[in-house]
Amino acid sequence: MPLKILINGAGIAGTALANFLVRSKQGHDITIVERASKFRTGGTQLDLKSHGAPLMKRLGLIDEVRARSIHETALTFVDTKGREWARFGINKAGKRYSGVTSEYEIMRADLVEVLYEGSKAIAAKTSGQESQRLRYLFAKHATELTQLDSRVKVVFSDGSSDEYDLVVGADGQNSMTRRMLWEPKQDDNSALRYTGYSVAYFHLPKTEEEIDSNLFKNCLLPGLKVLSLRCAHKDFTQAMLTASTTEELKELDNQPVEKQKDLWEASYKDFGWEGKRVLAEMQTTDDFYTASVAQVKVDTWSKGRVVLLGDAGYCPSLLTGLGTTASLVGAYVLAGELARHGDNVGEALESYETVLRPYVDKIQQLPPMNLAIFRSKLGLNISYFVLAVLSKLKIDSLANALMRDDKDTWQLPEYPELELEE
Ligand SMILES: Cc1cc2nc3c(=O)[nH]c(=O)nc-3n(C[C@H](O)[C@H](O)[C@H](O)COP(=O)(O)OP(=O)(O)OC[C@H]3O[C@@H](n4cnc5c(N)ncnc54)[C@H](O)[C@@H]3O)c2cc1C
Repeated sequence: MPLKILINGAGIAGTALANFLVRSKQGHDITIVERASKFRTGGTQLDLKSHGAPLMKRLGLIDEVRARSIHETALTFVDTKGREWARFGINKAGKRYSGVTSEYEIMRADLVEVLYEGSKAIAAKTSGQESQRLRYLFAKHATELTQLDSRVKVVFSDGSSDEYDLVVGADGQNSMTRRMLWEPKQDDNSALRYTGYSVAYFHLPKTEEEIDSNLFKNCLLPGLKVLSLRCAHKDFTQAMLTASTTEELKELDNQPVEKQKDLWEASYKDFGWEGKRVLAEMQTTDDFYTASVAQVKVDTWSKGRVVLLGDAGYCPSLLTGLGTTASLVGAYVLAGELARHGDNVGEALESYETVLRPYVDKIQQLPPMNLAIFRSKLGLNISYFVLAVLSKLKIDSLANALMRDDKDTWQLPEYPELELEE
């Protein structure tokens, strides 16, 4: 029987779930509400690791991803005077380095657009089936969730209300869905486990030198500050600021954007290298994204007819580089279990958790990096020296060790109940 489903959040997880649900033979009625007034364009490039690319292929969207992919050729380390100490990735065969960058690197906004267009196209194809409907509603979010026997009553920000067979919280790391039902007090956000790092991402106009550059340049300062410039996008350079979270930066998530920018400016004002240019551009950019890097851990991903998906339920954190892939995998398993269990939504949600939990437990293991060495000036000097030696010897193991990929340790289940491409 078709289900009436509400998805909170049109990020990666929400749009991916819409794609899998419209491919279910059940012909669900799907509404996605997004709090922002349009798709959010902020963020840097994301990559599809392990199961991510095969799932996009099964949705028939891998060619679109490939067409929009960004091709970096090397990872470099420079000092505050701009002198390059190490470069990983350029070799005689002209092959790229592996590790931090993957075959499928795509801007977050492009990936959301590919998923959005994909879901609309499939829904249009199947619109002959009366119950198969999909709608995206922007500038709207749920403000109240009340569990009824086998439904959920939802009150929305515009005062309207409706009832659904299933509500999916795909509303990101600071999920309101989770805070409404999982946290004792909504302001607690007690499911967040902070890693001690904060990040800010935005775009800059390219300089002359960056126009033909495909480099991912990094400059490190004591105190775990890293300023990175990724130059491979043809239209702009991406700036990434990382810092060890100070008392002020802890407040980031709850501040207006202007205040967030000021906090970053204060933290980076004496950086050197490209710092001045980057901070000046940050003040005028309108695609600023900042976050305290955290993992989300909750004991159970569903309560009654409400279920969490993606970062809302099991954010692995930016440090793992696996948040996007985890959202795709989670969306696939949730849609697959719903299709498999038909009318029995309770069993489907239990099975979603049983199948996915071992995968999430693996990807939430943070990389075994002891970053303490980067805190002092001496430690940092030693690190630059080691990087220079590794680079001279053409040893790329550093880049490969930084990001993990769990394809071989957990297999994707098969769901013939979903009509996917081979
Ligand atoms: C603007 C932006 C930029 C990002 N940039 C990067 C990046 O550069 N690198 C990186 O690794 N990760 C980035 N992330 C996080 C990354 O997208 C996620 O970690 C990952 O893809 C999992 O996706 P998700 O859909 O679970 O969460 P998200 O991608 O965070 O999507 C959640 C969506 O829900 C919406 N939302 C929030 N609250 C509500 C609500 N109450 N009701 C309805 N909708 C709501 C948000 O506007 C957003 O569209 C970014 C996220 C955002 C929102």
